[in-house]
Amino acid sequence: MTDALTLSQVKKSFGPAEIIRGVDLALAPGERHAIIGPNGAGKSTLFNLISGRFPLSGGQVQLHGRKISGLAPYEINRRGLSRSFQITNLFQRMTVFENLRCALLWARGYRYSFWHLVGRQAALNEEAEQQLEKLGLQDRRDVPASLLTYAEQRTLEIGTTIAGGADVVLLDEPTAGMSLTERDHAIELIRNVTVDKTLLIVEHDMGVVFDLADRISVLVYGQIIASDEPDQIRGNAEVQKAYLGT
Ligand SMILES: Nc1ncnc2c1ncn2[C@@H]1O[C@H](COP(=O)(O)OP(=O)(O)OP(=O)(O)O)[C@@H](O)[C@H]1O
Repeated sequence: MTDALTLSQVKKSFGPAEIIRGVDLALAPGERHAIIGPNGAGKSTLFNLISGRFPLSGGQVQLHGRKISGLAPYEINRRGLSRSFQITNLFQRMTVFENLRCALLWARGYRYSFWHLVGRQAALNEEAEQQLEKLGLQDRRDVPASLLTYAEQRTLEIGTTIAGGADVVLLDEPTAGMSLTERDHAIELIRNVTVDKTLLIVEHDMGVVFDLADRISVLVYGQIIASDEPDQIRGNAEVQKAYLGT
């Protein structure tokens, strides 16, 4: 079976500093994969390379066996890869419903096609309502994003990331700053909304990582030092030395 996402010898330098130093990674369709590693290891940079935000200095990224490195972020998005950001990336003055609708519009590529859009209004609204329900934010439907609690904002952020129907989803620290209860709720939500999708997640919270991931890769100084199932990672001496023990 073709991998959903394949990184082959991916490299990135900023000036003389080599930040990502030859990363190989393959995610099977439906896999939930977490990347962990100390601060500054290059996790966010890796996400920026996969999603097309930064050009690669070397290597290649493939989505379902087709090369995506070199494409613009929106083109990669249209091919079915969507990412969230560490900081919330919502339209603060728009309501929850409008934010979801906007994410759907963007993903469908209707943004410049007004007449096309008019014909699709009903379907679009229906889809946004469904997303709203999936996220459990029905009660907050008409509330501007700026007035949501922090955890609700992060939930909506996950919603706008998956709304377009991307089948490969990258989440960057989705539970950062949440309380324990909010975090447990977020894990459950992520599990539910990524059924049948391939998930790559960067997360500092080991509880989330070990709870959610089928496989874990450990990134240290721009290199993956181990990639395995959670129990294997937990027992890996090199990983403990480099990261978990600290
Ligand atoms: N645009 C840039 N220009 C120069 N250096 C950068 C740039 N972006 C990131 N870096 C450097 O690359 C290294 C890796 O940063 P990155 O943010 O990817 O790490 P990270 O693993 O996501 O860290 P954290 O866990 O703290 O979020 C850091 O040393 C950072 O200073």
